[in-house]
Amino acid sequence: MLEINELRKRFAGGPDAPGGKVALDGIGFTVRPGEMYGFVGANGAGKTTTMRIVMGVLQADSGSVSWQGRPLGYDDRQRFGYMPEERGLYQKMRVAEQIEYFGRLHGMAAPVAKKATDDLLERLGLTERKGETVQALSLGNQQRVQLAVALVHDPEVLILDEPFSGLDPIAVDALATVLQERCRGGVPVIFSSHQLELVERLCDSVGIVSAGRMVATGTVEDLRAAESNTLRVVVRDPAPGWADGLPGTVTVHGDRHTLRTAGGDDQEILRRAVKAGRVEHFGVEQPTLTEIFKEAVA
Ligand SMILES: Nc1ncnc2c1ncn2[C@@H]1O[C@H](COP(=O)(O)OP(=O)(O)OP(=O)(O)O)[C@@H](O)[C@H]1O
Repeated sequence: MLEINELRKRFAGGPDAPGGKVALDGIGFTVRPGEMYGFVGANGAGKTTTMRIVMGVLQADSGSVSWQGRPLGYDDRQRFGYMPEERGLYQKMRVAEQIEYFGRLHGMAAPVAKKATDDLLERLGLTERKGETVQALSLGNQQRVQLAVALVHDPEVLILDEPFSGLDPIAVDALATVLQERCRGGVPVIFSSHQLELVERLCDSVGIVSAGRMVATGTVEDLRAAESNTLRVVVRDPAPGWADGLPGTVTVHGDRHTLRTAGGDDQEILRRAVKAGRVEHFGVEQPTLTEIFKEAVA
């Protein structure tokens, strides 16, 4: 289990923040083997700083990170896979050569690194680009190479800073499948993302960070259970003023009126809707991760 406990970090301030900038103010969460953990938060919330501390790129002012019950050390980190926010590839090196090279740096024997590289090239749709230099690739393909570099040595833990940003939908699916496989093999995976539908679809657990603090963490189901469900009613071409006095808000697209409400008498709302026009939809919906996120960081 990867345990992140009460991390605090203040950066030295500039002229506009002479007292320094508090980036992390007690961040903590745990990720179990085989768990996919989505780390979400607004720009500047502290996700990258947290991941950098986990990977030893930055030092926390206080707090700790442990892996399998022991403080995380250099040797452990060598067995982690990390995709940093600042992408770090050798621009003039060829794609396959580069991935193999990183595998070798992690101690893989040459034939093993080559096999793992070929496999990842195939999985991430890069086989046809294997002989090209990184600088000749589009940004999305460079991103795929960066991911292959993080995955090549069969890491024990994966820490990925916005791995899906800039990928086309085919590459998103390919990466999601690779990550799910690694997860099923017992690897804890943490990734940050602003693509909340993707996080909702892929992750077992989610941590929402705001201004350096965890404002929510748990399974998507737990986070949903803490929020109220919404009744959504869609009425086609209703009589004017049909929803006057009903709780909630009405949005209108063409002749389609949608009422959303978290309260009120559902049977009364249904009666009013049926009387007003043709009811196309009447149902209770759970909040999406985007709604949970907005509520948590408000
Ligand atoms: N080296 C640094 N020096 C000073 N301040 C920093 C430094 N690195 C980060 N910060 C500040 O720490 C806070 C957290 O930044 P961080 O990059 O961790 O956020 P983030 O959640 O990853 O954001 P984003 O979604 O935009 O990538 C921000 O206010 C940022 O400006």
